[in-house]
Amino acid sequence: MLTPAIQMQTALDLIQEVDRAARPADAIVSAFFRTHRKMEDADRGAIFGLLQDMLRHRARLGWWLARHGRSDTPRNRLLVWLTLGQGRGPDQIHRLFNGRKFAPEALSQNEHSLLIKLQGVALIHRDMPDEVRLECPDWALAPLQARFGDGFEAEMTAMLTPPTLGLRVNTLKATRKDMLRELANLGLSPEPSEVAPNGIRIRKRLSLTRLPALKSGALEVQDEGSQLVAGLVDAQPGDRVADFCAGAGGKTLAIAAQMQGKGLVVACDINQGRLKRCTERLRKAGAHNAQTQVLTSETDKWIKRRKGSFDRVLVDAPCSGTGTWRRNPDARWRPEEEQGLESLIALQARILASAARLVKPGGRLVYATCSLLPEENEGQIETFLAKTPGFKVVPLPQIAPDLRSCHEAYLSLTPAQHDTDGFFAAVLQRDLPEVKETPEDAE
Ligand SMILES: C[S@@+](CC[C@H](N)C(=O)[O-])C[C@H]1O[C@@H](n2cnc3c(N)ncnc32)[C@H](O)[C@@H]1O
Repeated sequence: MLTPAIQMQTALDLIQEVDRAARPADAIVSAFFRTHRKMEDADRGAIFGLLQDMLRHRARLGWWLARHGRSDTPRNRLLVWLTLGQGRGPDQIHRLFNGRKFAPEALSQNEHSLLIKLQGVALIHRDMPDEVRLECPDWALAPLQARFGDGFEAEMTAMLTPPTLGLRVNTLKATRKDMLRELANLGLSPEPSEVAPNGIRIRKRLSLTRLPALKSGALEVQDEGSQLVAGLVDAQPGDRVADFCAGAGGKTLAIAAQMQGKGLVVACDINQGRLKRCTERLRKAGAHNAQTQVLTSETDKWIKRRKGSFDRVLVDAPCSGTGTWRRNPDARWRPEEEQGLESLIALQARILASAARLVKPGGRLVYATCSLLPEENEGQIETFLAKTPGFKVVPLPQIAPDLRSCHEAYLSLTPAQHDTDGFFAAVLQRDLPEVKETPEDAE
């Protein structure tokens, strides 16, 4: 185990790396821990937890620094968090920031005076504007207030709590009962998911390297919301299924398992690297009924050649990711989320229109996002239905009568209501061709 001071410097190194990079924090964290292979689980957990806390409270910490005329640097933010978030006094912080080998540089006079000013102060201040107090980026404030109305504050607060770890049992390799027993034997207090039939929740913070079943492919990390979306595809053994925006295959794997290895699921994406990862995961999971297809764009010729040939098509569209802020607290502050909403909405519409061509008559199209914004969700479905004759909504209660949703016709999950990531899914069915009555039928 590292000394507390060395652990603090290591956390600061990671926080600085995340701050400098334009990439999502989870990619930087994985790369960081790969270069610190020998680090013990307890140190990893503490360092990762500190990073997540700092990302979750980023706007509030920045606000305090601006109020005291200090620059918004990772080191300054950390000092404010240790004081206001963890309630540590200047003496304790001096012992950590002691300037010894591998420990943080000793505190300057200026830093010391900041700690003194912040003593005994609460993290939330009445002068904080809503977007700072609730850690909501400016661009998302009005749309999310409109979406949630009176529930806005509760949703934003829920998004500031650490998520549980969601696991899905790969039924091609194991049963939930066995996995619950195995995880309990590891002392992890697993809970069966109440909503996802193959889901397990773990509330304890842990290093994933502790789970051998992840290595063997018997378990996959997957939020319950994602598991429900894959379940709504309702793929049957023997079906032909296209997972249009498959990425690294999170939902492809769940769908392939639902099909008990029979039939075909094609994982499509424009990102070759993600599909390569998908192939590796499919192999590990023992899913032999799946293949990948790289697309040049959402209108790739492959689609035209296979139009009307799939029983099920899932479009897990690229989106603002507003539903995943609890899990990825840095996502809300990434500039592309701010600038890209309009172009994302246009892309989603193009993907939906093109993927719909793959659905056979009588087959189903499932459109899903991890967004909480109506324009990416029900708005997108309304536009599609207005432009595309021959598709009808299959209302959620008809397919999953026991699922509690915030929308009467679609699946709509939110962190405050369901304790999952925010998810949306709509199920549409393509009409069967009308059978013309022959004179004999009429008789
Ligand atoms: C929400 S992610 C998919 C996550 C994945 N289904 C899972 O469960 O892990 C959206 C995916 O859409 C892909 N994508 C973006 N533009 C696309 C396009 N024009 N056609 C097809 N896929 C696209 C992205 O590469 C990304 O992998």
